[in-house]
Amino acid sequence: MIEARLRLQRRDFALDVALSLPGRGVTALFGPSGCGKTTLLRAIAGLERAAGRVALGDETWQDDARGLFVPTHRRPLGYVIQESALFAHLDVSGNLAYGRRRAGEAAQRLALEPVIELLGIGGLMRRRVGTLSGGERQRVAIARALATAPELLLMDEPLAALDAPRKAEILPYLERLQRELALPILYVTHALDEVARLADHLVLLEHGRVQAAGPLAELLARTDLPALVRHGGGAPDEAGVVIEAEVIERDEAYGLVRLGFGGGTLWVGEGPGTGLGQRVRARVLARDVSLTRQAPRETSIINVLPAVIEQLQADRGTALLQLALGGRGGTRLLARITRKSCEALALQPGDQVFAQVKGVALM
Ligand SMILES: Nc1ncnc2c1ncn2[C@@H]1O[C@H](COP(=O)(O)OP(=O)(O)OP(=O)(O)O)[C@@H](O)[C@H]1O
Repeated sequence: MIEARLRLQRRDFALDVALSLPGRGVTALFGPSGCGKTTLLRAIAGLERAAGRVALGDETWQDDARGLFVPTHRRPLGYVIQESALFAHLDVSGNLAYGRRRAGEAAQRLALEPVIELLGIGGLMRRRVGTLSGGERQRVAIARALATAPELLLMDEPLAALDAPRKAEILPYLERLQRELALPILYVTHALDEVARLADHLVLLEHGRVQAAGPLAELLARTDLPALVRHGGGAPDEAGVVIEAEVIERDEAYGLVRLGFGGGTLWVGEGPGTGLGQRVRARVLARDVSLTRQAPRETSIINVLPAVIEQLQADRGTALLQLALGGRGGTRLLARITRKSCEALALQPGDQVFAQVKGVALM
């Protein structure tokens, strides 16, 4: 468990949070520019002097009530930023070794090979850092942070400086960290696709305060969190849920696989990691879900799921509906339809409908 009760006052900004975060998995800190994500991360690291209390498990890093403040270099944490500074005069292996020397005994005992393997940098060890691509540099920066045997990994927009292909190259490594490491990761980003792909938990910040915090799937399924469901004004409509599912059937002839989860199944195109029995994470955007009152006949849409409307939020042009698949308590889905259709069908919470799912992205 990570506990962070922190307050900090700047001229035009106040941070005021009280968080209890899970001691494993990836917790994403998400919110608009200037909401205080970096400030919170730095305050947890002790790089920013906020008032309050910070504890990781039974180790207390800061407790103002007891006059306790462990300086950053004594906290077992790794910190990776957008453009992490590596030592240009050293090769990759020298950079990793430097990080370890700085850290304590635990780091000296840690075998480096698994870290090197995890980030796929074995072939880079003798390279000068100046010759690395942006994506390779970030992998080395993450490896250097892990080489210090941290008990908490803080990542501040680690992909923000990379272009789309570099980002795509490094994301699988971050997924491996999420899956294979026991240590908790706090991950700052303003990219919802990274959140959907990597996070287990989510903290939404707005103006220095926590707007909502909880398990990822639960928060993404809510209709009342503007940071997640806002759209219009040219911003992409990224409202949508993630569903943890298992591959339960394969249709080789058509290149499709069927995902099973509480309350339903979905057919999706096969991809890497879709062998029978494998666990996958699927993202279904609200704009890819349409609704009918009666079971549709002769539709081209392959996924038609019975559902109950649980929540409904309308603005001028559109309505966003939360659905429970297979009845109340089932896996949640969001549907974005026009307000005109919503009124034409007289949709209300409690109604039985059929959700037609056009697109499912495997993350
Ligand atoms: N060193 C500083 N001195 C004064 N104000 C600062 C300082 N650093 C940040 N701020 C202000 O504090 C607020 C929170 O900044 P912070 O960098 O934590 O936000 P953020 O959510 O990480 O934003 P972004 O997504 O743009 O990086 C902002 O209003 C910012 O302008």
